[in-house]
Amino acid sequence: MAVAECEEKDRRLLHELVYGVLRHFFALEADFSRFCKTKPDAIAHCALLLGTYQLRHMRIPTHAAVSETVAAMGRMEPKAKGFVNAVLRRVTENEAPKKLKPHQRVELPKWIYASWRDAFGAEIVQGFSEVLKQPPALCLAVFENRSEWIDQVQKMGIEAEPGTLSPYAVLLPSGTDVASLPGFAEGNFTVMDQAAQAAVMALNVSKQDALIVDICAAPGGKTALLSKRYPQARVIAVELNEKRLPRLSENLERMRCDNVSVIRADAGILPLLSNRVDAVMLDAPCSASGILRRHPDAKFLHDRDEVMKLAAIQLELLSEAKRIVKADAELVYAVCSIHEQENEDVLNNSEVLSKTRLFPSSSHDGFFFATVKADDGQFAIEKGSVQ
Ligand SMILES: C[S@@+](CC[C@H](N)C(=O)[O-])C[C@H]1O[C@@H](n2cnc3c(N)ncnc32)[C@H](O)[C@@H]1O
Repeated sequence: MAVAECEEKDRRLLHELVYGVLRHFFALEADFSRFCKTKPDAIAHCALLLGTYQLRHMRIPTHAAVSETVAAMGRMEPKAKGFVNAVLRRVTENEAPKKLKPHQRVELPKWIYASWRDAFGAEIVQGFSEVLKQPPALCLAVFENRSEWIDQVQKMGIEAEPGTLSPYAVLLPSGTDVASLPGFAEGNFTVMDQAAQAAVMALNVSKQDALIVDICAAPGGKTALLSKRYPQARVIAVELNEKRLPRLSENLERMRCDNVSVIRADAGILPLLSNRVDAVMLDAPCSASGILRRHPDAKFLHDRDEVMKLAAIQLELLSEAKRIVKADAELVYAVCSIHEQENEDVLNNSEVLSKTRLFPSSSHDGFFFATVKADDGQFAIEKGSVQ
């Protein structure tokens, strides 16, 4: 059955199972592996993760967790039914292992743990790893009258509090139905973590009628915040991926961002003249290692080499961004990753005015952003056409 055809309660269960397994993957694997005499194949491995997750973290009765998992196994791979059944029974008879390896304790692949431990220290990684195991609060950017909006929501019986990293940020309980909140239809807010909002706040534009370019814009959260923060400015949102363009335009229309024009372009060769733009926001594509609270699968999607490849792309986009910005203007380089390779290392050949790395916490994602000076003009080469 396709996920889209599931009933709402089944969809919620599926969501909890998938996200729960990803968040607790290494501890679950260490748990059931104690009872496996042979290495499970891929399907049995998934079944054991799902079964062990239900047994250790959900209020599903033991017999139901085991029998449902085994029954599902019977439909997919009948020959491994007995094996999965036997291993899950051993899990039910034993407590979860007390001793885990350091990378298992923090629920990170070995290479990420080693790299972060060396860069930030084991204590810091241990500290923020706990929040990676929990579903995050919902965070919005509310464009106008934040405190009145919070009062209104609290009167509806929903807990709401202002975020501390941005004057627009509001935190709400995880799972809050966004469509039921005041101002949704009118586009008065957007879902955006406050660490991402802080990156936008780092861009200071003093000129009223500035030309701002938001590079790598879809789905448009940062573009919308720029548009609302600088309503007199002209904002150009640049996005390469054709499939992401309709959603970007729809979002900007819903939020009534009338001062924004969207262009499809490769940020590696922008169709803009050198040294003409008053401010640039570059939210580069990255490994998403800072947003594991929301996307726990991201830790499995990139290895060290792929992170280096992303860093090379980030460097290319940054150099193009520096080309278009005016000499005395501001440029913010931002990524939702906290790998040094995608953070400081990308800035090695740039004049950095300020930089901030936020580690994930219970109230925000991990994020890195830096304000960077433009090229001084002598290296600027006209790459694109006149805008
Ligand atoms: C981190 S997401 C941007 C999130 C967005 N700034 C926001 O706040 O909603 C990165 C975006 O960059 C786009 N992208 C990747 N490579 C690009 C390129 N060479 N030129 C322009 N956009 C690119 C991706 O398609 C993706 O939409």
